[in-house]
Amino acid sequence: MTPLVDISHVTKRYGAIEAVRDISFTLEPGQTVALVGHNGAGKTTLIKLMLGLIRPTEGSVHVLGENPAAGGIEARRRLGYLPESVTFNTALTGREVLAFYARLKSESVDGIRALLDRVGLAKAAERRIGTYSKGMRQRLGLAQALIGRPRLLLLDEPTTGLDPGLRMEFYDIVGELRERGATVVLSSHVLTELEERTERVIIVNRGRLVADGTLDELRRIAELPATVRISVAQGAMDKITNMIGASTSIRLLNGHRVELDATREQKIELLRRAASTGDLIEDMDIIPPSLDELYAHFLRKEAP
Ligand SMILES: Nc1ncnc2c1ncn2[C@@H]1O[C@H](COP(=O)(O)OP(=O)(O)OP(=O)(O)O)[C@@H](O)[C@H]1O
Repeated sequence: MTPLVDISHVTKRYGAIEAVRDISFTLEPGQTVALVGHNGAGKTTLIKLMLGLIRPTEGSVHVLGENPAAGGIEARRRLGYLPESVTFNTALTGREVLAFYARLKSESVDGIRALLDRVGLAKAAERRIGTYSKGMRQRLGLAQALIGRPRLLLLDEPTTGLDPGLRMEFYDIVGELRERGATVVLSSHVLTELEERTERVIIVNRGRLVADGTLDELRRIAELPATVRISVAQGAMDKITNMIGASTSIRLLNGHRVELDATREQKIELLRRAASTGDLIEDMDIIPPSLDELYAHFLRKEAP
């Protein structure tokens, strides 16, 4: 099957600056992908390459089987884009802005009401953008990106300026799109909120791709220890710390809870031993490394 996006050995230079260096990846239909990296890592450049707003200096970009920079209107209609800093003409109303973008995409304006409703702006449809809050503008930006049921949605720092409630609503909409088979690329710095909502993570650093995989794959590659938390029965702390052994340092959280870091082998050995302690262990949580920790790990590996 042809991938939805095929980026092959792409380099993008601006004079002496290499914004993207020899990056390759493909995206499949229905994937939600986090594009993660520090400021200036190359995330926006990659998004602009997929949109066809800029051309690669070297390598090739194909979206829906076509070169997006060749400018076919059909291919563009299938793309939705929410830029990092979204700005609209403040004299227009929300409905007028969406009508404008619908016409640009040669889409009918009939679906605008439903879109405004979906992003919680139905009541503000006839108000001028100048009176909108930052969160409302961001939601209007999302509605604009959703015009025409895009097959590829590129969202650059989409939750900036949204309060926690709106962020959740935003991710609900992203979930619906995925169920419809759309591919969603989210670039963000807020790693904790991406963790549970994306199945694949692409980490870029100084223009290079440094990691690409599911969270589980990245965890396997990184070989970072998991955190194990054990709740110990009254009076059994000594027995349990002896059972854990001296190979890993134990942190006492309070009188009946301990925490330790464990590699995959240590974790399995610990579970085996824990099973034979009867009811001395009341509870046990195994917390895998977070996306934050994985990100820091891959960047450390890259450091000169
Ligand atoms: N039009 C341009 N002219 C010159 N340099 C550029 C241009 N666009 C981007 N760059 C440079 O390319 C590099 C990558 O920029 P890019 O905007 O892709 O990063 P980013 O990961 O999106 O960063 P941020 O998180 O800050 O938005 C940076 O060093 C940036 O200064």
